[in-house]
Amino acid sequence: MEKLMEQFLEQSAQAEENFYRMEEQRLQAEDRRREAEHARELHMLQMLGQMFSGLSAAPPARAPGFRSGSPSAHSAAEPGLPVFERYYSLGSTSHRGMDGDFLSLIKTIIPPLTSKKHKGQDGRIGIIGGCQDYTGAPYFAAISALKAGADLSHVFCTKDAALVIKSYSPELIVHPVLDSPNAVEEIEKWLPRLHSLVVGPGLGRDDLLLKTAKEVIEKSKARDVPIVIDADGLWLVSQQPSVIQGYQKGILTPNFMEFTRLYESLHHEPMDSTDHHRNVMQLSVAMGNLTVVLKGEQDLITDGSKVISCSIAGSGRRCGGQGDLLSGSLGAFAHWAHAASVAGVFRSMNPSMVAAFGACSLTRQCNSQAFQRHGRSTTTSDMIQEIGSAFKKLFES
Ligand SMILES: NC(=O)C1=CN([C@@H]2O[C@H](COP(=O)(O)OP(=O)(O)OC[C@H]3O[C@@H](n4cnc5c(N)ncnc54)[C@H](OP(=O)(O)O)[C@@H]3O)[C@@H](O)[C@H]2O)[C@@H](O)CC1
Ligand SMILES: Nc1ncnc2c1ncn2[C@@H]1O[C@H](COP(=O)(O)OP(=O)(O)OP(=O)(O)O)[C@@H](O)[C@H]1O
Repeated sequence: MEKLMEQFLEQSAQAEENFYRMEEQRLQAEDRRREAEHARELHMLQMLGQMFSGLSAAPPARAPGFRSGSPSAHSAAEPGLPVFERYYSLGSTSHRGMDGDFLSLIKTIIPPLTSKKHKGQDGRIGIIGGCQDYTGAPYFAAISALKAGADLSHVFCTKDAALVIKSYSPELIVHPVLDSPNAVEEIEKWLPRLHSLVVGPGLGRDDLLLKTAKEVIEKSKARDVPIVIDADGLWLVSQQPSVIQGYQKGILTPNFMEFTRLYESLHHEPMDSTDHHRNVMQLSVAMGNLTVVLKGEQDLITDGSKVISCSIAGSGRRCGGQGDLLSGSLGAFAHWAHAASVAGVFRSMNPSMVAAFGACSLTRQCNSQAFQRHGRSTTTSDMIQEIGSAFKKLFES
């Protein structure tokens, strides 16, 4: 009897496993089909835009932000497609007026809200972070991805952080797995469903958690998803740069302190802080042309070939958590930018740079709007309340 029972349990476990495997395959196929449909829609919209601009008075009108393109840029793009010029090179300074041009480019990557899509298509974002000390940071990042327009946000945190994070918001899907013995396996199950990953907000520096984060990064690279690394994730990178070095869909978002740590770890010498443009370029190159966002009075964004700067007015208020808003929303922008790039919406800009500019602008605009309402008492939660209207003002007007 016992043997029969054992056999029965084994068979039902096997059947359950088969069911989940098939279900996962079905969902993946469905995702691929819908993503291809979405890409086709974007392409159609792009062609319609060109047809309309062709109908207007000569010289042919183009969307603001698109230039006819330098010869070198043309050679990289299909004839007739709009080309975004490369504005900056090593040592060049940025111009405030250019912000508008980049904002126009970002408008083209934002997925249209149509009734043809299903839940999940506009982004399923994973956040790796959240431990006993830090529950706010992963919440800020995850809710910011949602409020920017992603459909689902998953937080992978430690057991003792999970209940706390869940209690902040019913919108988040919270997995209390980060400190479990089979953490990597548990997270890996979800990776096929995620469009991008944000590693670091509130992760802490416990060796075991960092080891798990490292393995999850490795698995995600194999799946070719955009990976944003922030906060304690950057601590991990400064200890072991090879974890993300050379991965073209990797984006690092250091504050000045984190940047200095990374720079000195890669270059083995103290950083001379008189030329931020040069330093940020050098770090990107040393990391294998990863996109690096050095946050500060101006946000400097580079992939090692040019530096763009986001200087949209924020405010003087520097409450903690603003970087989490940035990295979480960047998770969503990175998915959209890479999808738009695959669909041929733009050619001559690195999608990660476009995404980074989007997230920096949004964060700074939220800061400005929240400060207008709350002044000195502005907190990151107040900024998050502004995401909807800031997004509309920047990208939908
Ligand atoms: N509510 C929450 O749960 C939040 C949790 N968070 C989480 O906390 C974790 C640790 O992150 P972290 O940024 O505090 O750590 P770390 O890099 O060691 O910096 C520590 C020291 O560096 C300095 N410093 C910082 N910026 C600088 C600058 N621009 N320029 C110059 N110096 C600068 C400054 O030093 P000080 O001025 O005190 O000398 C600062 O005290 C991480 O998981 C993160 O996600 C946050 O997201 C916030 C909201
Ligand atoms: N001096 C400044 N002036 C204007 N904006 C700034 C300034 N410093 C930072 N910011 C903006 O604040 C946002 C977050 O940068 P910050 O340096 O606070 O990140 P962080 O320290 O990583 O944040 P967190 O508290 O989430 O860890 C960025 O969008 C950046 O543009």
